[in-house]
Amino acid sequence: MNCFSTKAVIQMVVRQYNSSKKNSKPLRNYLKQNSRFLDSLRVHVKAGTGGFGFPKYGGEGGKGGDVSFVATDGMTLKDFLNKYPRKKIQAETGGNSHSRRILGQIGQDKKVNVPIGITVYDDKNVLIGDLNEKDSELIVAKGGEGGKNSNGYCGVKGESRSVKLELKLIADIGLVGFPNAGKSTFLKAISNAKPKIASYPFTTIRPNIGILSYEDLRQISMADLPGLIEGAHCNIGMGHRFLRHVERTKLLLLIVDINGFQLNPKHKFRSCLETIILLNKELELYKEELLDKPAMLLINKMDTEGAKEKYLEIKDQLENLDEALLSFPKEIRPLKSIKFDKIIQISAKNQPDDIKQVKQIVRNLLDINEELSNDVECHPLEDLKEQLRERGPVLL
Ligand SMILES: Nc1nc2c(ncn2[C@@H]2O[C@H](COP(=O)(O)OP(=O)(O)OP(=O)(O)O)[C@@H](O)[C@H]2O)c(=O)[nH]1
Repeated sequence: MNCFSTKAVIQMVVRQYNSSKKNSKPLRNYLKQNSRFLDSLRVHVKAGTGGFGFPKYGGEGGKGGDVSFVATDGMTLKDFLNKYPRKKIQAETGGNSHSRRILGQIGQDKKVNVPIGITVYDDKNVLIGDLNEKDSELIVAKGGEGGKNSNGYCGVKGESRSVKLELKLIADIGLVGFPNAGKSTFLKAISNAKPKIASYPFTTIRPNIGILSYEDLRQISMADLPGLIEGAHCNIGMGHRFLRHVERTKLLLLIVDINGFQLNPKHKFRSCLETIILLNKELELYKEELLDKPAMLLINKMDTEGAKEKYLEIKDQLENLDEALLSFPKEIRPLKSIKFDKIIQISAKNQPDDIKQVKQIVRNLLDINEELSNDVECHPLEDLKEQLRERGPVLL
């Protein structure tokens, strides 16, 4: 029986991994740019060890610092990763007791900002706790007791473990559009939701959630996120109050009226293309990262008179939104254009076949993006090294 060196085994497994990747179906490139949204992350947390006691004077070492997560408004998992790229968080060790300081200094706690809506699990997927309220705090690794008589004056080790942060999603899909675009009508047609529908803006004043059910029992949730209007970033209308929900969805579904939109006679009329650009800008002004999310565009009310002609007029610009943006005035132009994985024309009110098609496409998009984000999070060599460490040397 041969015993291979660890290096040789790693090389062999990496070769197998690479060749299995070669045989798998190549992923569509145009989607890659949108696969950067993070909704779960594993990190290592290590609390501080307690300081040594001082037996001669019965002195006690300081307690080690705790590691805790604090739910923070406006924080994303990507911000978290930028701050802790090595995914390792450590609190301070407690100070030792000595002749000039009988009670050792307490180790400083490490408080780490995380997004609101995070659930934390340990390495066996057991729930540690939820952080749903702003400023709520959860200790994820407890600092060790300082050394004293009862523990032989040796500081106790701080907890050290791997934890998983999972961003709780309000829904898989977030439906975003200006008032009257047909969000409620669309949600009602595609899901089991029963939202109010009216031909005046702001029928929806809180998110409605519908469930899309498929024949194979798969279920996908969709939230109608209401009340976004031009100037929301200046707190006009309901401002950005509802956009925070968008952060907690996997796929953005923008919906616009092919005939454009005018909030009231005091506001400017905006064409369909302008509403798309304005939605893009409002999302960007709220949080640029939202533009990295997978997104799809629905051009609604295609059953209305002159809709086909209006669509043909803007088709090319829609397909090259980056360039099209340049011809719009600065005040409505976003810095970066949203990349749509799909643009579909529908009639939410009158065309059940359109709805069926969208239902299938959103499912496919969610699946493809899930596959891509698994790819992005995967560090093959590191993972394989870790697996080898766990299994020990392989005997062949
Ligand atoms: N012709 C036509 N009318 C539609 C279509 N979809 C929606 N409508 C109408 O447009 C109006 C607004 O629809 P809603 O579904 O309430 O729009 P909304 O985007 O939910 O509006 P808010 O609740 O204000 O955000 C209603 O009168 C709908 O009947 C469509 O595909 N074709």
